[in-house]
Amino acid sequence: MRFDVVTLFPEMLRDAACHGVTGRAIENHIVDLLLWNPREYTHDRHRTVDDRPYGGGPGMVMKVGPLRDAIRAARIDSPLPAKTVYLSPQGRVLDQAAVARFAASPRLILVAGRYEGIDERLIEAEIDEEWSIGDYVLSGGELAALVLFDAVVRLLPGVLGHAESAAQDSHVAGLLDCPHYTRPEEIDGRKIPEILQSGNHEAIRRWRLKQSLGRTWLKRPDLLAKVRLDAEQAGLLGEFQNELNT
Ligand SMILES: CN(C)c1ccccc1CNc1ccc(C(N)=O)cn1
Repeated sequence: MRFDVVTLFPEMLRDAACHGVTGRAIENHIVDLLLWNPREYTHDRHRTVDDRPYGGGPGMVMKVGPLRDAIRAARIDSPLPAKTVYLSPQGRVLDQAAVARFAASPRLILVAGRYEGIDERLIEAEIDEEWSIGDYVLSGGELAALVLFDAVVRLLPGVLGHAESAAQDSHVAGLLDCPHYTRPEEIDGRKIPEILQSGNHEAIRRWRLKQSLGRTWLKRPDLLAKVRLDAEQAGLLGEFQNELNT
């Protein structure tokens, strides 16, 4: 899969993506990350990338020429069909389903805005989809682009090792994760749940599923409402709820 990111701060993307799971995916050529800086498409002495807003008011807007030329340079650089995505607070809020959909596309061109954003006519002419990583305002779209990049790359075949992808499969889609424990057995007098040392792997699987269901019910009932529970899951959630009232 190929990612092109149009950004005034390419090193932000490069330096963040090159670590861990995403860094390995790039090294193994499972994903390509190419960066396009509008500043390389300026023609004035000061390499201007911002411009004043019509209608006045505070702040600047990304200058049309360099941004448009960078987006077009990225697009023509590969024949791979691409979706062009603009990261902004005005976009549809990202969730795992949307991430999975993006992971199915051969190429994404991500446009990271700075200043107060980009000219609306460029959104109309050059952007296919506008997405947000959440209802909060950042100084630029780069962190949003990185969030999307990381979430998508993890889903690509071959990126997560066998153990990691098995771990991912063990989660019931849409539920919160169960608690995790490792050495030492006791921390400040706090011990680990005995079941985890029982060696009874079926009982451990059920315990973990019960914890995921219970925690989702307690912390994110909105997520639970979206999940169809099978008989076992419904039973385990019931047990969790009853134990709380004891
Ligand atoms: C400067 N701003 C506000 C801006 C305005 C318009 C576009 C991009 C930006 C860059 N900032 C962003 C980008 C994305 C998100 C998000 N929630 O995905 C939050 N902030």
